[in-house]
Amino acid sequence: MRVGIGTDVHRLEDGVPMWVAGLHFPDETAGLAGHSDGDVAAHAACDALFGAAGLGDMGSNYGTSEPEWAGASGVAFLTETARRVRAAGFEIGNVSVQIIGNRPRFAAHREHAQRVMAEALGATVTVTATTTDGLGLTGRGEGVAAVAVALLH
Ligand SMILES: Nc1ccn([C@@H]2O[C@H](COP(=O)(O)O)[C@@H](O)[C@H]2O)c(=O)n1
Ligand SMILES: C[C@@]1(CO)OP(=O)(O)OP(=O)(O)OC[C@H]1O
Repeated sequence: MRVGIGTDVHRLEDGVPMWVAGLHFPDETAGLAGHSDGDVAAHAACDALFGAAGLGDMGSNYGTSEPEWAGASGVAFLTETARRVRAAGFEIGNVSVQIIGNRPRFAAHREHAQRVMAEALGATVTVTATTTDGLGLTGRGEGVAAVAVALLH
């Protein structure tokens, strides 16, 4: 068995659609800026999977110079990452992701996000969320972060 860890942070920007953990939050006035849709939870999960497999990381697999990944969804990255990890000979045990930020409030969306991410990966995904009690870049509302671990066998 092999484990991997992934972390991602994206900046909050007014007028950008908010996508996190494969879900769109249409009521949010600010979203996550990035080359892709900025889905920190999906990106952290992909980095955890790549790290566990020894296949590099998000940046080495999906460079920002590659136009096909411009605006790409978290689900697209999860689907392709699972394909690459399996092609390297691994099975995905499970992935656990924690979103760190004030918004979106996530509790009511947990089950839906877990389903969407699990379907993309073909493996169990669990999602938790926490604030940082108003401290740091997430507490000040400058961005949203996520941390993930993945187990492969
Ligand atoms: N974006 C978030 C952040 C937190 N939650 C839920 O609130 C609980 C308490 O958060 P603390 O930061 O005070 O520990 C947390 O356990 C989550 O259930 C959330 O839904 N969305
Ligand atoms: C996803 C990629 C590629 O589109 O770019 P971003 O959306 O900016 O995301 P980030 O987590 O900063 O970097 C990883 C890149 O591979």
